[in-house]
Amino acid sequence: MIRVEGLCKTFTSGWLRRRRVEAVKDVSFSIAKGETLGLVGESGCGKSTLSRLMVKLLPADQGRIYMEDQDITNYTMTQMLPLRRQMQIIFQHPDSALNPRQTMQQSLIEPLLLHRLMGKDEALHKAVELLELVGLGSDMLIRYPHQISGGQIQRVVIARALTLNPRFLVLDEPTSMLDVSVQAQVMEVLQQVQSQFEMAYLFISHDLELVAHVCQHMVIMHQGEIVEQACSKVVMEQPQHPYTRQLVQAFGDMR
Ligand SMILES: Nc1ncnc2c1ncn2[C@@H]1O[C@H](COP(=O)(O)OP(=O)(O)OP(=O)(O)O)[C@@H](O)[C@H]1O
Repeated sequence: MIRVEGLCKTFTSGWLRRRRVEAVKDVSFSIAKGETLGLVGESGCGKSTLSRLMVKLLPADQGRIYMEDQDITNYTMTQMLPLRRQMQIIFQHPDSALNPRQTMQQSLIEPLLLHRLMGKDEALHKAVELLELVGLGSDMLIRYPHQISGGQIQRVVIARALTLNPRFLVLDEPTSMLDVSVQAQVMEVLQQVQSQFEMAYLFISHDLELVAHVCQHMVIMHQGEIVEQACSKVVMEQPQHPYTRQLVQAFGDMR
């Protein structure tokens, strides 16, 4: 479904742009249809930069991005338009994900109207259908973000991402701001919609246990590089790289 080869991104800043941060260094992997790939690594290792490169919110310095075998690396904004709908990101902060001045109805139908995919009545119908899919009722439609819980907001955010029938979803710590029981419900919703629509997920998290539980494969990132990528079970049972061993050991100590 989506494949990256040799992706690199360096940020420069400061006096004469002399400060350089190699945020992503020569990263390659692929995610199949219906697969969830876990991306694990400490804060600042380059996870968000990598995901932004993949959906082309940031230009890569080097490397290639393929979406269903189409090389989209050098696509222009216009060429990206139809693909934008197919690649969505769900961020970790439910509170800032929705416009506080919009009701759930407005938030849900907006993408459909903006992309001129359907008229208002049909969009409203689709919004109710999607709310049902994520386990919420149509009573949500008239509420504003401050009138619903964090877990409910995250479900609306998922429903909103689904309005455009994406094929690839980046889940950037989607449950880290939620308490454990709500986290489990949101993960269940994500797994359910994935199996229904066969989407590919890139699941970004610090939580090795959660990643091992929900992802068939994982990649471990350290200082911009992928130091290990394998089946989650193999990573947990036979970590190869010293950094991965350290992570698995820390996870074992916490239990
Ligand atoms: N726009 C930017 N300009 C300069 N440096 C940046 C920029 N964006 C990210 N960086 C740097 O690139 C590195 C990787 O950042 P990134 O946000 O991708 O890490 P992360 O793994 O997602 O961290 P976290 O888990 O805390 O979100 C960091 O050193 C960060 O400071």
